[in-house]
Amino acid sequence: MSLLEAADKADTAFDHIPFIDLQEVDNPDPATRKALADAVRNACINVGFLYVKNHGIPEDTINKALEASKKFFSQTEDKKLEIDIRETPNFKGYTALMSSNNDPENAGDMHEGFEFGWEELIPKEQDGKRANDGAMAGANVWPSDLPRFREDVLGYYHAAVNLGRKLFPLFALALDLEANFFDDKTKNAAAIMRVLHYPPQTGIVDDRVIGIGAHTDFECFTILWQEPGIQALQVLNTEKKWIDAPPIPGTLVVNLGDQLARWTNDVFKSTVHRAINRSGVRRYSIPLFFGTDYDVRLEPIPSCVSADRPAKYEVVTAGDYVKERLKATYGH
Ligand SMILES: O=C(O)CCC(=O)C(=O)O
Ligand SMILES: [Fe+2]
Repeated sequence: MSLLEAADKADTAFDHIPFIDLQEVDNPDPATRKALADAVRNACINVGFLYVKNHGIPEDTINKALEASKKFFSQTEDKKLEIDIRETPNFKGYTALMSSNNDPENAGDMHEGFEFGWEELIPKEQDGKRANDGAMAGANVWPSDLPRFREDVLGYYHAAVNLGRKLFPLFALALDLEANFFDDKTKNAAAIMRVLHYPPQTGIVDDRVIGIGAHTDFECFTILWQEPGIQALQVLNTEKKWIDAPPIPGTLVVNLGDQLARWTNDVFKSTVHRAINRSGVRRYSIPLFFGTDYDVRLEPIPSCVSADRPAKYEVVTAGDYVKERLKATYGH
């Protein structure tokens, strides 16, 4: 079945999220690559969310980032606000509870976060002068009293970026493109990571104040680690039913964002999701949002446009798109 035929027959009333096993992701055998790309294509056309197993990020790397986040959030509010996201260029630093809002219908998001972008683990001289940062240029800011924090969260960041670099060729193959289609569009790792803390919401929960309001992500895809044992994330299908996406040991969630929907003229879905922490205990999660370089224009891939499926989106650069969405979310 051709890509557009498959897209026309999409079954988006899903009731579960598919698994993709990345064990063979580096295997060059064409039949193995094709089988993997076909599975990815189905997930992207029908659901826009998938679980990846054998993702290659060591437990130890995850645990270090988690422990660093716990320490960060346990600081006083005044301390955290020393690196207030509202005081930095281009959305780096700390977001307080209720100061972001992902769903315009809601009053605010019941989570706090810390946000940063690409940086070498060992700083090089040219850091801060990266080419093509355009609309999103701006150095990271780090907490002053937590010496290991930067190294521990950047350790996870680099591992997740490496995983993302293996996913781009799979998405390309799933779109019947050459595996290297995204290589010249992802030279700079336009990837933003957030560590998130959701306090428990008990008693009567105001539906307009939940962990993170219903939204789509902005970049090509998100690699999401969720704290084990706590159900919070939900994904909306086209029957308007919320499907639980619980943490599953040994897996990460990968969901598509608006940039891939734009690249593919909605052949691949950027699916609405939200998180509500009614578990009674605090919850942590770590999304990494990986987009195309900020100066790259989000032009629809020709095989995703036809007379029956004309181009749906105005062409903008990836950086302008992300920046507009971040402005709307953080209100500044
Ligand atoms: O915490 C989660 O499970 C989801 C977070 C999320 O959707 C986001 O940060 O965009
Ligand atoms: Fe999200």
